[in-house]
Formats: sequence, structure tokens, C-alpha cells
Amino acid sequence: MREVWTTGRIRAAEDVVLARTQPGALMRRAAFAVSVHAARMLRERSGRVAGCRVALLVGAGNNGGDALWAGAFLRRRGVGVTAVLLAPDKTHTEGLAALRRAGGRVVTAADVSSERSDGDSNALATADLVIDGIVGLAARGGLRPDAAALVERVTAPIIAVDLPSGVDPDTGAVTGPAVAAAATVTFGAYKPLHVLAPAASRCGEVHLIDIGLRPELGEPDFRVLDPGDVAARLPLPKPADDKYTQGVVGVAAGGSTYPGAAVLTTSGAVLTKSGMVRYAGSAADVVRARWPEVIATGSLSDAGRVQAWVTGPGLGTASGARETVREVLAADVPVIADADAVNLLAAHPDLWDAREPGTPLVLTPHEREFARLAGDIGDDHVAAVVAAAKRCDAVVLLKGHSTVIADQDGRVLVHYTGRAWPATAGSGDVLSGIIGALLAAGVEPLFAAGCAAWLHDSAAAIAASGAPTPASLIAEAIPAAIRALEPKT
Ligand SMILES: NC(=O)C1=CN([C@@H]2O[C@H](COP(=O)(O)OP(=O)(O)OC[C@H]3O[C@@H](n4cnc5c(N)ncnc54)[C@H](OP(=O)(O)O)[C@@H]3O)[C@@H](O)[C@H]2O)[C@@H](O)CC1
Ligand SMILES: Nc1ncnc2c1ncn2[C@@H]1O[C@H](COP(=O)(O)OP(=O)(O)O)[C@@H](O)[C@H]1O
Ligand SMILES: [K+]
Repeated sequence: MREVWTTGRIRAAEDVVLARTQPGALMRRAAFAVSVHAARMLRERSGRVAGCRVALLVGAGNNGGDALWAGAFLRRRGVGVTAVLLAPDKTHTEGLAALRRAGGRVVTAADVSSERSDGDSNALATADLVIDGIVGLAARGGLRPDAAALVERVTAPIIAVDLPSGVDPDTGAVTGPAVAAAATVTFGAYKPLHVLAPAASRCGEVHLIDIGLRPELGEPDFRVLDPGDVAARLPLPKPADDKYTQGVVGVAAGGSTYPGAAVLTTSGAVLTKSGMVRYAGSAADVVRARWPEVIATGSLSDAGRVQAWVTGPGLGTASGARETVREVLAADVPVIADADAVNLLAAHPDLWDAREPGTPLVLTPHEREFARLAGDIGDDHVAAVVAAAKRCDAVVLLKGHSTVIADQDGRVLVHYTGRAWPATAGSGDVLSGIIGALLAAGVEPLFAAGCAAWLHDSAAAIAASGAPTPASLIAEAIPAAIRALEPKT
């Protein structure tokens, strides 16, 4: 499980560690790691390290200090290094002295922008690699114009120190010009921007360097599940199981207007776990035709017992749909409410009263549904989802390029995909079915949502395999996504 801390928490831990270490030791350790990754990138891209040229973009603070020290270490390996200073009066003193001692060159941003053609002012044009030390944890807003102008001139790959400059470290928002790095070397802990869209897509591969902060960090602000975490929670049939003991999933979705939603949601449920799936609604015939093993009935009252209900996809918002949501919420089993069920809950506050207190509820809005349910999402998606989860007394999963999930206790999981294959009509229906299957099997709601987001993305990647894929094929790839996890049977 990858653990993530916000910058305030990281700063506090740094203060403790700084107080007991030699001045500058932490920075040198961080910078040395940057130099190692920079050298590796140089070797991979040009087959050598000595003789290559590296330009450093150096801002006003310690992030610039890291870049300067990294430059000094690279000089020792025979790299030609030129530092481009954005704030010559505020440049990190020891870092600058170290680079100069090592034989590095130093120019100002103004020199580079003046288009002179001597070697130093050409540093950006001739660099094999650029190290971004403009701004780190202190970053606020997009790059300022002088920094943005410098970055615009870069053609070589960029290695970002701690984070790509110009992105918001705590929200991952990108509100102005920002660096797009080929790789990022970060220190002490992952920060939110490394796993939150859109900033995460500007990091390249992220390398975490231990600088001794972990013991001082405490509980993480949020977590990212890895394949092992998902595999450990997947419900697989045990020798003593029968079709009922594994938890029966009920699907109350779709209908005569949107029979496809009924099929896609049911597919997600059928393919995620063994046992039984029931369907209740006016698309019963279509569902039965696609999945003969599903027990399909025309109405909820005939549906029989289930251990979790999935509702919302393709349901519509007419009075019949409202009654379906009300009945499902009153059923005293965990419920996953998606799409129209979210819209109905937003539009008809009385529906909340139908819910049995304490019964798990997972809400899975996309951004527009979230806005109807809980107001404008703003830049800080994690804070907005945490607040909504508390207010709704539910697990809330916000869909998107990074999926953000929170429960009513403030625990947060984030899934960053880095691929956009699931952005296709009906894929949310499949996700609902997966969540329903995991809820029915007794997986804790926060992790049912988290594992489902992971499985869904993995199934989409397998189905797509480099070309666009429809939601039906995402569902069909669920077994392959599960097999790839090699869960213990
Ligand atoms: N603490 C430690 O032990 C260790 C810390 N380490 C390193 O320190 C980094 C944090 O350093 P930091 O706190 O000195 O600030 P930093 O991020 O360099 O910002 C510098 C200045 O940039 C400016 N600025 C702000 N926004 C901007 C924008 N959008 N565009 C352009 N400029 C902008 C603003 O200056 P202003 O111009 O407002 O005076 C700000 O003060 C951390 O990320 C890690 O790399 C490692 O060495 C490990 C050990
Ligand atoms: N840009 C994106 N990158 C990756 N995944 C995305 C992106 N946009 C949407 N998704 C995912 O695709 C699914 C879309 O769900 P949803 O919006 O409910 O679609 P539908 O209602 O058509 O089924 C969600 O799982 C969401 O997280
Ligand atoms: K940076």
C-alpha cells in the first residue's frame, strides 16, 4: 500500500528530523539521489554520463538548493553543468558554493532569455537533461511568468526535484503553466500531487527517497492500494461455500429505456465473484438473455433475498425509479448507489430517511453528479469527498482520472490510473456491479470501492490493450484482471 502525506505533515516531520541531523545533511542526501537518477537517465538516453550536459533550473528556496547540490554531484561524474538562477539574490548559498567549487557554470534566467549565443546562455538549448529545482513544497499557483518562459525553452527531458514545479502539492491542481517531467525524485514521503490528477500525469515515474522521515510522519492522510492489497481482499469461493454463502448480489438498474445499463451492471457483478446475482427491473428479459445464470424478476418485491443491492445505472429519475431507490435503501443490506440513484438522492432529500441507520452505503458520482449531491467540487477533491462522505454518512467514490474514495471516518483511498480507457459510456455501470459484488461478499465498503476501482481500471487496460474499448469488453476482461492478481484460492 502506498502511503501519502500532505505537505504540512511532511514539513512537521522534517522539522523533527532536521533538528537532530547535521545542517545540510538531509539536503545532500536528497540531492545525491537526484544526481543518481539523473545519471541513470543520461546513460539510458545517450549511452554515457561523462561529457553530457545538464542544466539546472534554480528557484529561490531549498528546492533550488537540492538542484544545485545535485549539479555538484554530477560534476564529479564528468557532466557539464550550468545552473540557471531565477532569483540570484535568494539562491541557496551553500548549494551555489558547492556547484561553483565543483566547476559548474552559473547564469541568470535573464542571460538565458536574452538569446545571446555564447555557451552559457545556450545552456537550455544544448542540455541533454534539465533538472527542475524551481519550486517544491512551497509552491503556490502555476509557474510565474519568468519561470514559465524558461520552462518553455526546454527541449530536453526534465527530472523534477520533489515535484514538477507549477502544480499544487496538496491538491494536484494545475492552474497555470507547469513543468511536465519525465521523472520525479521525491523525498521522505509521497505527496498528494504524485497520485492526484491532473498533476500526477506531469510527474513521469516517481522515485521515493528515504530521508528518515517515516517514524515522525504518523498515520498517512491517504493510501493507494497496490495489487497485493486488492488480491488479499478478493472474495474467492472456499471449500465449504455454496452459491448463497458467498453473498448474493441484487441489481436494480436499467429498464426498458436503458436495458444496456442493466446488462453492464449485471455483467460487473456476475464476473467479479462466484455465487449468485439477482436482477429486479423491467430489463429482466434482456438480462436473462445475456446471463442465463442470473435470477431475473420484473420487480423488487419478487426479487428474493440479497446481501447487497446495486442501484442507479440507467434507472431514470421518474417516480418508479424513486420508489426503487427507496425500497433498496430500506432493505437493510449494503447498497451501492450510482448515476440516477445519486441524482435522486440529491433531488429528494426525503429519500435519505428510507435508509436503515448504520447500513453501509457507497455513492459513486462523477463530477457533475457530485456537484448535484454536495456542491461544486473545487480544486481540493480529497477535501470535498471527505466532507461529502461525512455529510452523507457513506463511502463516496468520485470518478475520474484519479478516483478519490472517502468514508465517514475520514479514511481516504486514491486510485490514479494514468490511462483513460475507462472513459467510455457504460463503464461506470460495470464499476457499480463490481462494487456490488464485493459488498455482497462482505468486503468493507471503503475497500470494496477501492478494490473495485483498481479492478475496473485493470480490466479496462487489458480490454483496451492499446486501442479504445467499449464497456462490455471492460466487463469481459474482469476475469483476466483477477487472474493477473494471482489471488490465493
Ligand atoms: N526541509 C528539508 O529539510 C528538506 C527540504 N528539501 C527541499 O526543500 C523544498 C522546500 O523548500 P522551501 O521551503 O525552501 O521552498 P521551495 O519549494 O524551494 O520554494 C522556493 C520559493 O519559490 C517561490 N515560489 C512559490 N511558488 C512559486 C511558483 N508558482 N513559481 C515560481 N516560484 C514560486 C517562493 O519564493 P518567493 O519568490 O515567493 O519568495 C518560494 O519560497 C522541498 O520541496 C525539497 O525539494 C530537501 O532538500 C530535503 C530536505
Ligand atoms: N479521464 C479518465 N481517465 C480514467 N478513467 C476515467 C476518466 N474519465 C472517467 N473515467 C472512469 O470511467 C468510468 C466512467 O463512469 P461514468 O461517468 O459513470 O460513466 P457511465 O455513466 O457512462 O457509465 C469511471 O470508472 C471513471 O472513473
Ligand atoms: K521542482
